[in-house]
Amino acid sequence: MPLPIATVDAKGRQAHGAAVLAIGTANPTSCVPQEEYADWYFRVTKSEHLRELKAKMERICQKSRIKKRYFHDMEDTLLKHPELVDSALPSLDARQSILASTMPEVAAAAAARAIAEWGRPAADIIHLVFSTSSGAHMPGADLRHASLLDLRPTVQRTMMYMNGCSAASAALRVAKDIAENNHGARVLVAAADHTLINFRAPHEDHPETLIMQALFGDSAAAVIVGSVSSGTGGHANGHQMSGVEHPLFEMLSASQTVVPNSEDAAAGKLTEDGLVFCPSPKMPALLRQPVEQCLVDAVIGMLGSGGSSNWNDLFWAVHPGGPAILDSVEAALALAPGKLGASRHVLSEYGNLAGGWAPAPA
Ligand SMILES: CC(C)(COP(=O)(O)OP(=O)(O)OC[C@H]1O[C@@H](n2cnc3c(N)ncnc32)[C@H](O)[C@@H]1OP(=O)(O)O)[C@@H](O)C(=O)NCCC(=O)NCCSC(=O)CC(=O)O
Repeated sequence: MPLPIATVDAKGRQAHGAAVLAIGTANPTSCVPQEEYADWYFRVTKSEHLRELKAKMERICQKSRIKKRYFHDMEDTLLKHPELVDSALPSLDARQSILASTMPEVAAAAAARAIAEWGRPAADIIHLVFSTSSGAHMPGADLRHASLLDLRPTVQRTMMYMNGCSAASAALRVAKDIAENNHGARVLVAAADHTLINFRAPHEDHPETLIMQALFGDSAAAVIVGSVSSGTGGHANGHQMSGVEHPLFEMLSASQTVVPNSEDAAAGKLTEDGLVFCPSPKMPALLRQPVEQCLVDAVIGMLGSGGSSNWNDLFWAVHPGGPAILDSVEAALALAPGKLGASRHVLSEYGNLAGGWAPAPA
């Protein structure tokens, strides 16, 4: 793939493309095997009398192609906060106050791993981009995160809320712009989501609740982004990169598009009962037809019209929204078996991590 061409910024300095310099991930320690999830979920929500719904939950879990997921310690939390499973009681305050501490802690654990891999001190981070759909505060999870990591008080914080499963991609897009337009900047990107924001008991009138509880898990991912000069892998904005820094992935281009008539397909509402999210059953089919044209447009924006036309030439990290989503992308692009290996591995080992995921080696 061609490398980006260096340009000159307003001050006459060489401006260069951004790169990912390190990646870290973290999960809470409580792990539930997927084959035990239906039993666990109907027991802790005191819903074992809903036999048909439980059987449906077992079918969804079996078809999820997930082996296990990690969660904040829910049993203890549910004992202290029965309002989390009783939809007659408002529960947003409880969800918010628990997430205010637990979610930034997992994000900080992911970031500490990224910083260790990066090799430079946390104080060298100039910008922080934090993204989540799990709670909203002022000041937000970004400030708690900065404090846990001992970032400099002048760290430039950008907080992004409610971007759903595109949260990590959106945060990387913002980080790329920051790194390419701020001389020598090093940007810490952190994205985290916890299912506590939408955990609730099953209900006959809300089948989407079963999908949410069966697929999603808790996690955080963090990335360090900085600018490197084209092709050398050894310079940062015209300066020699610190010897410890190693670009892992160049960020050639970042773009976003909306599939026509899909506005209601992945819609969420923040309510007194937490985040109510309804993934449409049509979502896997809805993306199948337009996905290739979306990618053609993105690749032309990146490489010009001479880009590759064989999607199997590329490395893929598709958000593991569910097995039907991955199957749709694979079929639409005629990808060879194994090309979505990183995404299928994350889905199998952790579940759908909403905004807080990073690809892991297959
Ligand atoms: C849920 C699945 C694992 C089920 O597997 P299969 O499709 O093989 O099996 P299936 O069709 O028999 O479905 C099993 C049961 O689940 C029900 N079912 C399936 N999808 C549903 C949905 N979206 N809402 C409510 N019910 C649903 C079916 O009717 C069926 O019920 P019955 O057995 O009674 O007939 C899969 O369909 C899948 O991966 N779906 C995509 C999930 C998704 O939308 N993920 C994206 C989340 S949003 C996201 O990631 C982005 C974001 O947040 O921004």
